[in-house]
Amino acid sequence: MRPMLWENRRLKLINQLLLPNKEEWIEYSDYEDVALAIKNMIVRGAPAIGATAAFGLALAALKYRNLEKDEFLEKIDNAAKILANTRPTAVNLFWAIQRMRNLLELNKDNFTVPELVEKIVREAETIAEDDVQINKKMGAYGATLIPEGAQIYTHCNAGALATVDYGTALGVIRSAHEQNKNIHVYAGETRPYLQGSRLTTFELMKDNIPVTLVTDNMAGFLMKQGKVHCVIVGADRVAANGDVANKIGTYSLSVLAKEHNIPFYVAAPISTIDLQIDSGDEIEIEERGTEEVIKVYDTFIAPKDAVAYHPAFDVTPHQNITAIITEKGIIHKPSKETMSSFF
Ligand SMILES: CSC[C@H]1O[C@H](OP(=O)(O)O)[C@H](O)[C@@H]1O
Repeated sequence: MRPMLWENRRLKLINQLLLPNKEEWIEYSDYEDVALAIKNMIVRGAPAIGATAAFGLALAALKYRNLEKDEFLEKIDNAAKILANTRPTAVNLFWAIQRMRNLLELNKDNFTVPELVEKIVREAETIAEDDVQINKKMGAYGATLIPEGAQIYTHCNAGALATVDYGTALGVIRSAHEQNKNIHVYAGETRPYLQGSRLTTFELMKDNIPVTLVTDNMAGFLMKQGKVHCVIVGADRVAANGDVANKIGTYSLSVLAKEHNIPFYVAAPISTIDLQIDSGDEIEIEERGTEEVIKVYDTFIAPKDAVAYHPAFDVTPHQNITAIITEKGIIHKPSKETMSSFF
């Protein structure tokens, strides 16, 4: 299930806050509304918010297409800043915005505003189209690591709903399933946003991939019982030494996997790798509202005035990661050395 559609130069997003109970599409014609959709997690997932921001800039270009060039460029720059200010951790957001900025910088002196608009729209479409092919290549590489009959544990949602289609970690799972490897997935519910129970379980059931939903606190006991052969997760930002920022709870899973000698894989497109930062210590961890912890949908599950903590991500040290799967190949035992020799 794709999270977004670009039709008639309008962006449609499925409201992931309502899944799996309701499949509601929202149409966007204004970049400021797109920014709110990213901030409020109507759309989420590193590659998905990158592509969404790119389409947001395409909508801005279409909105300002009748302006003089200087004013047009100023408006697009402002739109880029608003979109960049939505969520801080997933580097794909900034990668996509910078790619659009670079396109403008390269062409602004040699083309008219209408021509620049067409280039911006096409670039956004290309980012989206490329993402699907990237995920399928990553899936194929990752499937080489998945043994016949594997019991795979995954966390959060790194599926089609977190990308333009097919998914990163779930892309590996889809590829292994398509190769008839007879796999089964344990999906961790992933409190507090519940991407695992609401989105991953939903996606895998739609694709008839065997999946069992578990609560996050069951992971260790599953591993102790020998019921998990490998763990595979997505990523929001990978540092130059292979440290990985991903959904809160990923770090704990990596420690459990290490304790039980279970391979821990990260599926991440090159656009998620941030070589500008040396280690995960430099990654900004988004903190979200505490209401997302003390409520599920509209139901309080704690006292209304309870104090809560809500880091939306954590950082897994590269020492806990068996391999990082990309669309250009697999980085085994990620470290500063293996990462730099890969690029
Ligand atoms: C394909 S990577 C998706 C990545 O994004 C998720 O975070 P969020 O749902 O808050 O956007 C989670 O970290 C996933 O691994």
